[in-house]
Amino acid sequence: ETEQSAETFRYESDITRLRSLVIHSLYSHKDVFLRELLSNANDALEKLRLVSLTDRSVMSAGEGNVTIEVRLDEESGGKTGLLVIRDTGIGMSKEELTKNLGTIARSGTSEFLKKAEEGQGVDGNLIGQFGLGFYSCFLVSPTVRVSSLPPATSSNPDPIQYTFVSSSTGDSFDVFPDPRGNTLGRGTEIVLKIGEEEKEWLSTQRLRGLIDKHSTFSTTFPIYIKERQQVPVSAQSLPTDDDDQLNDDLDTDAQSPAAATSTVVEEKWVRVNDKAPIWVRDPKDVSEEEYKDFYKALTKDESAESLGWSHFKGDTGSGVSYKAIMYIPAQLPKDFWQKMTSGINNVRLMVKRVFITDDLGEEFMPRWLSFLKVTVDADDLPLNVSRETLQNNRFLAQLQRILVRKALDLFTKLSIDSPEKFKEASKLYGNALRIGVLEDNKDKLKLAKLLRFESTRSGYTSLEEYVENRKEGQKQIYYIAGVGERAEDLARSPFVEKLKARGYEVLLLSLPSDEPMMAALDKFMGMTTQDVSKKGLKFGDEDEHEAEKKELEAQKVAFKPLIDWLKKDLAGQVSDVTVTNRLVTSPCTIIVDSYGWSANMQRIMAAQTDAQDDPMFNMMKNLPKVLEINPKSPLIEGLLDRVLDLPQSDVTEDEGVKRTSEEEEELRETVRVLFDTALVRSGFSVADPTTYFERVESLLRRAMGVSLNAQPKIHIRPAPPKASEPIDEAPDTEDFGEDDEPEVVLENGEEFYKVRGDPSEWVDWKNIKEKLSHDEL
Ligand SMILES: Nc1ncnc2c1ncn2[C@@H]1O[C@H](COP(=O)(O)OP(=O)(O)OP(=O)(O)O)[C@@H](O)[C@H]1O
Repeated sequence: ETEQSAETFRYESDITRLRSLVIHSLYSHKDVFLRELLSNANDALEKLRLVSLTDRSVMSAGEGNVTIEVRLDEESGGKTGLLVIRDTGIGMSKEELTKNLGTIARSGTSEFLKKAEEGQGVDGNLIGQFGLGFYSCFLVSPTVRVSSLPPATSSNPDPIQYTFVSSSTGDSFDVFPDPRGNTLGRGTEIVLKIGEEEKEWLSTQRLRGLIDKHSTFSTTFPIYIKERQQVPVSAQSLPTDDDDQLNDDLDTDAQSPAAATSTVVEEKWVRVNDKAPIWVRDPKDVSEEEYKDFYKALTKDESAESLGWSHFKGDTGSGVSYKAIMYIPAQLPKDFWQKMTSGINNVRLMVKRVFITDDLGEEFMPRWLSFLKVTVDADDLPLNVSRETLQNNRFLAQLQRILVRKALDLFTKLSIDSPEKFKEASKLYGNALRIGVLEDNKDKLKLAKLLRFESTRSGYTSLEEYVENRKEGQKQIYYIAGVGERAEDLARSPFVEKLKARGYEVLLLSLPSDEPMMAALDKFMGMTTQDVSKKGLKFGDEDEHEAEKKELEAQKVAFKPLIDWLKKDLAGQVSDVTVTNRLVTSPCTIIVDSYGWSANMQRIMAAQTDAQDDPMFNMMKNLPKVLEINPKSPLIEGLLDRVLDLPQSDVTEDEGVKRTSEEEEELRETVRVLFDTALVRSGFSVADPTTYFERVESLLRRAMGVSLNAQPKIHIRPAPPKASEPIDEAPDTEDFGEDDEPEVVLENGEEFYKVRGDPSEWVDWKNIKEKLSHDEL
């Protein structure tokens, strides 16, 4: 079919690979070709509409539409034929035909192909996310012809119709001026050659069924299909043989009531996608299946599922009424949250069913809700709104508020109606919702109700449940945070031990956003949030326990000598030393001020690049810590005794130098180790690990009665002098000495390995094998 003037181009190698991948992996899903072609036609029509906004002359040639025509090959008795799909969209110039259909501009194609070819996930999912595009027509057709004509514009007033021809095999394609001339008026025509084994695609009924399934949402432009009907004829109304023009009266019945004596085959354009798109329909009339299909169409992924959806309509308050559908995806691409900053176009804005834009700007949806897939159709906006005019429009700001509110409602409803799905949503979006609490002050209480946590009482609890389970007098929501730590490890923290022992519930938080979120939340249902590793922890029943209070007061007095000694010794490292009753078995712990950073927060902040040079970071990191000692701990009692026993070695002024006794030096070392250990147990890091380990060694030496000054008897043998010989680059030969090589001997048909020369040490390999478990082997 090619012309003399045809130019032959080689496909980019990725295309040949993609094409054969598509053909091989979607063998049993051939019908996707129609959806892909319709989706391309829809895109072309939408692009044209956008161009026509700036270039008034462009849209003049009538409404945009898609037509589908089957041309049976009479010679084959109708078993083979052509399937012709046309759109009146933006079309392609010669260069665009060559570039768009012959190369892949998409990034990541090669990696995708490699993965897919290695057989990793050539499932609908991977392919669906990638998009099959145009090449899916080779699923049903051995050769494809594409003719296209862009609209006349001021920069291209006399466009020429070009044709692209390619077969499903082979690595080249031809492009040439269409020998028929400019027959299309505008747009693209795709002609698929359908063989006998694919003849189902020549059935208009089959095609209509498919379109019904996909196109109510994949395009809002009308799709017409040419139907052949037996109609009675009267002399006056012979059917016209007007192939290339649509019937003028598409919606009126073309049948003539005149008395008919014979029938004739009449071809007639029939609109197929006349059902309103699902978002403008009444939710009562939309089936669950339709919602699920719509989601697949939106994501262009056959296997895509959502956790829930909400279909609503309303008025923005500035007089714009709208209808919308919002989905919570059940899966996200792995790099979704990383890609978020580069903008995710998850909100499609339509006006009166016409697509306007899916790029409302990064700021439109708050980033913590950017995963929602939303379609909004506004009734009362002018069709020619552009993104710029929209941004100055009150409508968008109002719409944003509405979408956020609806999203919270949707999550709340999900938590009540489908707890299992909500659990999945919590896993996927828990971090996002926590960021919502941080960023959205207005909605933070509503959002907080949606959060789920692990705690010392339950593996999955909400704040409302927490409040319900509070103890008498308890006014604080206790939590401990440790990014990436397991809940059971957090539960063993010294900060948690007393609370747990007394039966209070502590939330065990492990997400990076948890701690800042709790701090931002501050209050929930009348209770304040309290980091148990910080100052300010109250059990709430202290007042009732006069005895406990009195005891603590007494302990403060009794331990004063130790406290004073510690304050002096640890000056610069802690701002205060206090007696605490928050501990059970731990001798001491280190807390930070309520406004300081917890150990967890310090780790989060330290992980940020450049944190070490940040003066704010260093200031927060070095905010004073408080050492809390447990008066009930035998170790602390022991320390107190030691301090009381210290000889009064304090200097006399004129000596000028402080002399410390041997005992005091030892005590000091012990306290340093205790302090560093407490730092680690409280989640901080030790400032100087080497010194820490030296101190531990001193302690161990003392415990074992080894002299502190004893040096290891090590003779350091220096390395030989610098080599002067050239290096021997001869290939390595495996040269086992005879002694190294295990010797195998056969005895009574059993294999024995001779391990060393001595036969008494021979090992019965088989016996050993039987004794060892599989794992050990
Ligand atoms: N009917 C058409 N009218 C105008 N241009 C088209 C048409 N069909 C395809 N194209 C052009 O060819 C390009 C390649 O199409 P293809 O279907 O392979 O990928 P895509 O549509 O960009 O991606 P995807 O199918 O994953 O959405 C399109 O981006 C578009 O520019």
